[in-house]
Amino acid sequence: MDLDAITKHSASHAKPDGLILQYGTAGFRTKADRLDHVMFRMGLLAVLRSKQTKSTIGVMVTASHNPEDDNGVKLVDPLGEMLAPSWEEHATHLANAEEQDLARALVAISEEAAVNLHQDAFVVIGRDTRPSSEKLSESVIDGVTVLGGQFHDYGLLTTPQLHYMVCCRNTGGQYGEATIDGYYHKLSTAFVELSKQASCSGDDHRTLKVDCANGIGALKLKEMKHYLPQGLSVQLFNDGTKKLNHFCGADFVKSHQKPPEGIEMKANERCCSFDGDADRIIYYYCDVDGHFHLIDGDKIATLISSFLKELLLEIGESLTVGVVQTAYANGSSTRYLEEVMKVPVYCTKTGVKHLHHKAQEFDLGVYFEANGHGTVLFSKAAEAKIRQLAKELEDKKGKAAKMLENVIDLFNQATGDAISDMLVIEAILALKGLTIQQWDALYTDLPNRQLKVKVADRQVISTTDAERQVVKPPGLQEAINDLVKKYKLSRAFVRPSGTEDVVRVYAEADSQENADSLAYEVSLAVFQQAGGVGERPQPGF
Ligand SMILES: CC(=O)N[C@H]1[C@@H](OP(=O)(O)O)O[C@H](CO)[C@@H](O)[C@@H]1O
Ligand SMILES: [Mg+2]
Repeated sequence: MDLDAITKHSASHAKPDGLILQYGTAGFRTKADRLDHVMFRMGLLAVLRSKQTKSTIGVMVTASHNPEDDNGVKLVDPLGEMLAPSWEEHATHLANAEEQDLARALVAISEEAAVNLHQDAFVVIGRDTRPSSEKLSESVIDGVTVLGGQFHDYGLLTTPQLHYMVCCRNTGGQYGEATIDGYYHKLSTAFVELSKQASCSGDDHRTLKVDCANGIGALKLKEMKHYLPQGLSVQLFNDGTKKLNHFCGADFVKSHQKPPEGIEMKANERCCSFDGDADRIIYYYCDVDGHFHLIDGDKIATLISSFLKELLLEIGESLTVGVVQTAYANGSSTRYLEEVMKVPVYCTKTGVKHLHHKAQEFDLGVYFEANGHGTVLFSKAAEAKIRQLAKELEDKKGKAAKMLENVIDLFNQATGDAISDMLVIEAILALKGLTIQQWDALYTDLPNRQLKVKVADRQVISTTDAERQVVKPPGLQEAINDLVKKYKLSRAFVRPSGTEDVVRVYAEADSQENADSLAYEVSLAVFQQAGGVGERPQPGF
């Protein structure tokens, strides 16, 4: 390591004095103008991680659903998964080292992680469409090069596309070709093959309106349209001509429980929204009375797992299927999955890395956050078995096995992917001849409300039991328990956000009014007992 060169380069990416940032649920995220030093340093760290794992490492510059002025960065590990937790700590240390300590911090990390500094390093970089992203990704490249790493800059990519590239490169192309054309080709081939099995493909099933959040998803879906069969007509809205994530996108639709701006919705039309970096998807429609119906990640998980179970039943294989959710999953979905569909359901902490990890325990692990981030993981053994059966079996069984094989290829198993999930869902709806209304009717969501509370230091709240119980500050959980008791079918929990400087409050109950009122009361308890700042929470929404 040429520490002098690093220190010299770092001076042009100087860290603002005293600024402390944390590698959170999805990497670093804050206002774009405070991130230059973090980008440079994540370039350095990616080189160390690449040397240590002897693999290609990814760096994605994005702040997903956050406002346009924010930005962020996260590292992608060798198989396309999120960075290992011990390296998240290294990332936090490195990002927060004062200028004069940077070289020392780098040496400490490479010693602690036993990095062979003579090993070659290769880093791939992607970025979203934010105005700040290009400059910030140049700072990442600066960090990579000063530590002697090689790199490939993919430029504009969705987050899941970057995860895909990393996975392809580290599996010697086995997962797919590490190019944008390779990605479109793999997904569209699987989609076409899967859709061929659909007997009914009436027009009503085949038009989909997509709100692209004015983000990278618009660009990439536009490119991909040329690869898709004519049978599926995808109409793009919020296609990047207006402000990113502004009154649109999956996060807006899910948290406000209303349609995005900039999309023309007629009664019963099937619509969906991507988020700003296209790793989440939410479906919805308005009925003839003008009522809005949200089909979130929980219902997506339900549709997908019931389809997978049917195919497994058809081929007569007893592979294990598990569904992984977080505490934000609607209570009705968990009940439906466990009691009606008889699939085991597990709850993990918020953040894809936790769900992904748990889902790896099953032959087929379905994981979705309620906000629409998720995918299905197939174990190596299950994948091999399915591919073998697809060759051997005939007739109905053979058809089911081939469909499962196509499903394996259609899912982005590196991470949740709005484009890939959209194609899976469209294929399933067509294959099963289901309308969006029939899908929606599988179960009825319990009314719920999510709120944010500002506190001086959100880390004063710590939780346990997959974030469903507060441990600290003392007394807060008891207060929540007392409030929950006042309502029917009720549940509430609070946790510090990993991406925003807020405490999140979630409540559900038998009516919207009760869910709203429980959420408000719990917010007030948080404000009073966990050091609330600014305006007190107010009732009414
Ligand atoms: C309630 C909620 O939706 N939380 C989101 C949000 O995390 P927080 O830690 O809650 O800020 O952003 C994460 C990254 O995109 C996503 O994984 C997660 O589900
Ligand atoms: Mg996202």
